[in-house]
Amino acid sequence: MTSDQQAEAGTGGPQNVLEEILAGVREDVAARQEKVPLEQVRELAAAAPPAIDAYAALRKPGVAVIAEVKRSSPSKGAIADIPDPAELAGEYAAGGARCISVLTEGRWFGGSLADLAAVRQSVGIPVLRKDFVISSYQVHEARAHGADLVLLIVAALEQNVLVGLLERIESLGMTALVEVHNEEEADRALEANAKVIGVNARDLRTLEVDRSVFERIAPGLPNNVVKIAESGVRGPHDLIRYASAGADAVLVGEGLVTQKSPRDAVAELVNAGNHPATPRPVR
Ligand SMILES: O=P(O)(O)OC[C@@H](O)[C@@H](O)c1c[nH]c2ccccc12
Repeated sequence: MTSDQQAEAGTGGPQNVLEEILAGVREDVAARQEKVPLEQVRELAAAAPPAIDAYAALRKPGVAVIAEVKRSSPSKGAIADIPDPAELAGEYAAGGARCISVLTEGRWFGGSLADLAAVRQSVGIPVLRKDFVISSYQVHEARAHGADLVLLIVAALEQNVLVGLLERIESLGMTALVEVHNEEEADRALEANAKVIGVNARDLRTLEVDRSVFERIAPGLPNNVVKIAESGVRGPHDLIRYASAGADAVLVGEGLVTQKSPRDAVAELVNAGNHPATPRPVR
């Protein structure tokens, strides 16, 4: 925590990075809803081509690579320019990515819904809306812009809200990727009936990365749950380490956007994930 954040903590302001991000997201959602009312976003979502089955895609053999379009982050600041997210996504898909993750949060990650829509137009594989989803308005927005998967962060949501949003995502034919960072959150994800669980190595409150969190949590998840290791994948050795702990998929941002050839970087990970010596998840 910075001294500013500590000072704020005593005055009822944001207590940590996640809280600070969420405060901005609430403002941004309210502003968008002011312009485009819920009823209209619902109609756009209903008119969108149907969602692709991401759960089925992620259950296919080999460790899946979910490649992320990520310009900046609270921990690193600017990471990559990415003038053309659709082109980057095309490169990821050509390299063998199973899904594309698109950050749509603007203030900290430099993303937008326009990025999501552009990526949707350029690839035929499932696309994840990666954002801080706190209201059903954002779920309809995700569908309207072509998302197949929507991230839900357990640490950001009360249990009843988590359950409601997950049901809303599924009712629109999409898949929820439910993100956890500790055992208690994993229990809440299972309680909410999550079928796809992401274990984030990064603690969104402190921004610290601990790759062993996946190894602690994954063995306790049932076999029918798709297990995704998120954050901190620098190359094939990290993928293999996560696969040994039972990962069905890895979600990679910085380790790809900073490469000269994101397509080759994805292909290298995909090859490692398909290698006969790489452990297979038990099902
Ligand atoms: O750039 P990395 O370390 O490969 O991480 C990607 C992804 O896991 C990370 O962007 C992420 C995981 N969960 C999030 C929630 C919100 C925003 C971002 C994230």
